[in-house]
Amino acid sequence: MSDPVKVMKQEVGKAAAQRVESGMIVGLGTGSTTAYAIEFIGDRLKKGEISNIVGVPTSFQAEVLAKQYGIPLTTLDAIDHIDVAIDGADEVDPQKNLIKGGGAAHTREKVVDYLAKTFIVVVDEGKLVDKLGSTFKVPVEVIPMAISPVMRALEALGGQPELRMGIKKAGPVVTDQGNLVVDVKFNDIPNPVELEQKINNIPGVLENGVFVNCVNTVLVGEIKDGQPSVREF
Ligand SMILES: O=C(CO)[C@H](O)[C@H](O)COP(=O)(O)O
Repeated sequence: MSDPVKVMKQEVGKAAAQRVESGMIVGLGTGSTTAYAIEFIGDRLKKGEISNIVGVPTSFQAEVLAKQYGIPLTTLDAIDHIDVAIDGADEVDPQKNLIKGGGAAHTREKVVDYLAKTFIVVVDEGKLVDKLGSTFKVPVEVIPMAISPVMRALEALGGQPELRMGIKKAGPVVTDQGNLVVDVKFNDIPNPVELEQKINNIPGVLENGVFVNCVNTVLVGEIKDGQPSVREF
């Protein structure tokens, strides 16, 4: 089998694309797993299996992919609901709480995913954790002029903040909104609901990557006995 993680991502992306029905307004998430879902939604449109769908992108990446795969796009100003959102995650706990923002898109993702009547998360099995924060830092989007006081406030919350730096770009990562991202290591996140609120209460923070009480379905790509499969919870 070629790269097993890639295979799991493809399978779970395909399974999510099957949940899209004709006429739906679809939130299009960000990341390598969702990219497969966008590709398969485009395939289904091309084959005529579904029609009359419109996408709401959560990032520049999602917008580019949707255009590439022929999915018509709209904006939140032109619609009053989203039927289903499909998005990836960096960690998923047993209560379906998430850490997102590995692609620095968590602010727009939270707007779109929380608006959806049904929010489907697509992950490979490596993203499942018993407790949030065990493998991934919490991404926080910060307006640039507030970076120093926000870093201090995040330390006061018990975190170890680190400014996210670009790869193949000198200097920090800049979000689609022109802001900075701070990744915060928390040794323990006993209460994700409380942490999400406390971080967002810091002046200068736009949004953080803790997503709570918003997921309907998690689709998990797995490899069992050498065969890829998709489990749902
Ligand atoms: O939150 C995200 C982007 O901000 C992504 O959904 C998350 O990082 C998962 O990405 P991938 O599917 O590439 O592992």
